[in-house]
Amino acid sequence: MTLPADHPPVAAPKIGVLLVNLGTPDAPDAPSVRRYLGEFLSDRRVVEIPPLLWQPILRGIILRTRPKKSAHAYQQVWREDGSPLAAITRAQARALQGAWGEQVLVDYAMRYGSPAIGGRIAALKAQGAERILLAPLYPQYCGATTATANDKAFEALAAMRWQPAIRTLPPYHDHPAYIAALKASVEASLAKLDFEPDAILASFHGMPARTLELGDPYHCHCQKTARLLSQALGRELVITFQSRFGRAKWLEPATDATLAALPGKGVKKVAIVAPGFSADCLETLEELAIRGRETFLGAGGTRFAYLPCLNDSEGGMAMLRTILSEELAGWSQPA
Ligand SMILES: C=CC1=C(C)c2cc3[nH]c(cc4nc(cc5[nH]c(cc1n2)c(C)c5CCC(=O)O)C(CCC(=O)O)=C4C)c(C)c3C=C
Ligand SMILES: [Fe+2]
Ligand SMILES: [Fe+2]
Repeated sequence: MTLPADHPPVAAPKIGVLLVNLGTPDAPDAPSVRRYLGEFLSDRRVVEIPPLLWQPILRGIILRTRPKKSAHAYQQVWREDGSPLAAITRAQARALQGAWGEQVLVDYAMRYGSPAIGGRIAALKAQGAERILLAPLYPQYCGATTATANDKAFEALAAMRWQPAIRTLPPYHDHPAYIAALKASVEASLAKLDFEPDAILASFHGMPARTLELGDPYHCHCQKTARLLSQALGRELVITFQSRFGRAKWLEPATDATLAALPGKGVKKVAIVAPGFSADCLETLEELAIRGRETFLGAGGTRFAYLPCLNDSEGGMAMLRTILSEELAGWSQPA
């Protein structure tokens, strides 16, 4: 008898760890950005407007105007090895490979664009992974990020006769290892500055304010991360929300408006950190480090520093090993 095509190889069962991040265009040009935004902004977890109303706006206006502008922004942060988000996520997966021995395979995927989640789950399965830990790398849970990454994985599983067993990484916004890694990273970055900031901003990606009323825990998770980090650092943090999109009311205070207002209140030197991003990306490197700086200095600020994300730093990777190990411990290691 021959085995069906999707039958896993008959060998020692393995465990897969699949890191998942948002996704990014394949190239910093308008057609690539249009493809990426078309998929991203058609996700009903991201834009919660009925498709009959939203799709004509998306196709007729947004995808005709935004890609050119966004491509220009991507060009300013693009690296030799590609988009920062993709390059850093790849480096994180590489750094974790072998962390739990040969029986645990580590891979990465993107919710939008490539490498696609379904393809990487299939690849892990083909290598013998009978159990997969899905790890959306968002410390703060949000329907628009964590849930949609998990949805996409389950969509792929829905087409499989023989599914691997699945666990999903819970939000880690208040995990002691995450807070400790942020504290160490912020302190190390501050120590390199040649000025003492009057204020430190903790900027999180924004969301429509309505999602808070609808019960999304994202806002509360951001507040808790900021409170715990502030306590760990022993100094105040100004919490703000960035990257507003569209005309609806978003979570406030807005990062750009705050940066524009602070110099007028006597805050002339700032440092800004983005604890919700597990990897530096367009939203941190262009929106904060480039445009945020221009906004702040243009409003009369004198010194500005952007403090990098945890990325694939030693401390960031040690933190990921800790939180992922806790989930893997629920699965006894196969013999
Ligand atoms: C309705 C629109 C958007 C929602 C809701 C949203 C939520 C959200 N996004 C992130 C993380 C990232 N977003 C990134 C880029 C990005 N985000 C939006 C819109 C919404 N995000 C757009 C249109 C873009 C693309 C860039 C642009 O045209 O401005 C990125 C960076 C991707 C990269 O390639 O570097 C990240 C990361 C979170 C965490 C979140 C909700 C909590
Ligand atoms: Fe976003
Ligand atoms: Fe942005």
